Amino acid sequence: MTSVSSPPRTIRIGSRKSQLALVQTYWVQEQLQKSFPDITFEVHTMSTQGDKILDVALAKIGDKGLFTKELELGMINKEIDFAVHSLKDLPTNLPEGLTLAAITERENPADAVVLHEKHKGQQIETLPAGAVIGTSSLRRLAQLRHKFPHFTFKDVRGNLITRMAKLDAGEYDALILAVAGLERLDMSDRIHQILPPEISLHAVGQGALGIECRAEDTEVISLLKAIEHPQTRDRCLAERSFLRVLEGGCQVPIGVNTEINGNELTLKGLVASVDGQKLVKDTVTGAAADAEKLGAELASILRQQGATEILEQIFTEIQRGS
Ligand SMILES: NCc1[nH]cc(CCC(=O)O)c1CC(=O)O
Repeated sequence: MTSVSSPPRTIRIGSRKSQLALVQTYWVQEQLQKSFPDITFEVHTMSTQGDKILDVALAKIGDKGLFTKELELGMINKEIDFAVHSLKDLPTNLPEGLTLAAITERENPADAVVLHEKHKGQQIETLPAGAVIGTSSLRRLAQLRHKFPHFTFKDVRGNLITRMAKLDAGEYDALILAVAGLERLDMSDRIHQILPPEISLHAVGQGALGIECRAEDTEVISLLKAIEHPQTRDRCLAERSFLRVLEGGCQVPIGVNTEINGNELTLKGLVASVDGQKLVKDTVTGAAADAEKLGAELASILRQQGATEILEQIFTEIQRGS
């Protein structure tokens, strides 16, 4: 007699190879292994385009899917079953056949200031005019230029460890990095200041992990639901809907902040010009269950306030290669 139950499945998890990506993926693997001890979860690493092109400013190459494409192909070709991403690196429109199956509990989503040791005890507000601030994000650049026009801003690429080494070598006076990445890599002792929403609204999805899999793989989807964090999901769905309707990738100056109180979700959003001169900002509140509707609503409010013109100007500049 043959057994009717199929043998326990081995699930293959895809991950980038950076230290941060691996910490995140091993965390997901561990959570799933605890919930499903009879299933085997294996980690498979892949290099993405974003890991290979390190000498060109992100804003110039455009980064839609830069850190996710190879993993997505791996899922479509069934080399891997799901992929763990920093949610902020995952484009708002996914390839046909793939789905965002789960969003895990968010770390602090804010941006952090990491100062060179010669500025110990200072804050971004007290750095001298001309101080060199390292960031590769147009969102951080625009907001900080708006508040601190007297600083010099310089692109910084490479993974977190490489960036820290460049700061320590004296190439920058300060770096602006995600709190979440520093915490996950055990470098929170390097954080001098956490930027409040009045100075920097964070990226869509920052601090959360997004897990993507094949849309028809109901078995994997139901496993992944076990590690979903509903409040983070609602907040991030509102943020992603806001970004999707504005049709910006991660490399346009769009920032957000969300809060949940009971069943109510508040979403703050901002669109700025790269030079920090123009900036529109507003807030919407509504039922958390209507997260995506709220995001779309805020996007149209900001469009009425001039976001469309700001975004069009950025796209023209990027096409011209300036
Ligand atoms: N684009 C790079 C990236 N993608 C995710 C993180 C940090 C972790 C997170 O936001 O979840 C970072 C580094 C940074 O912005 O400092």
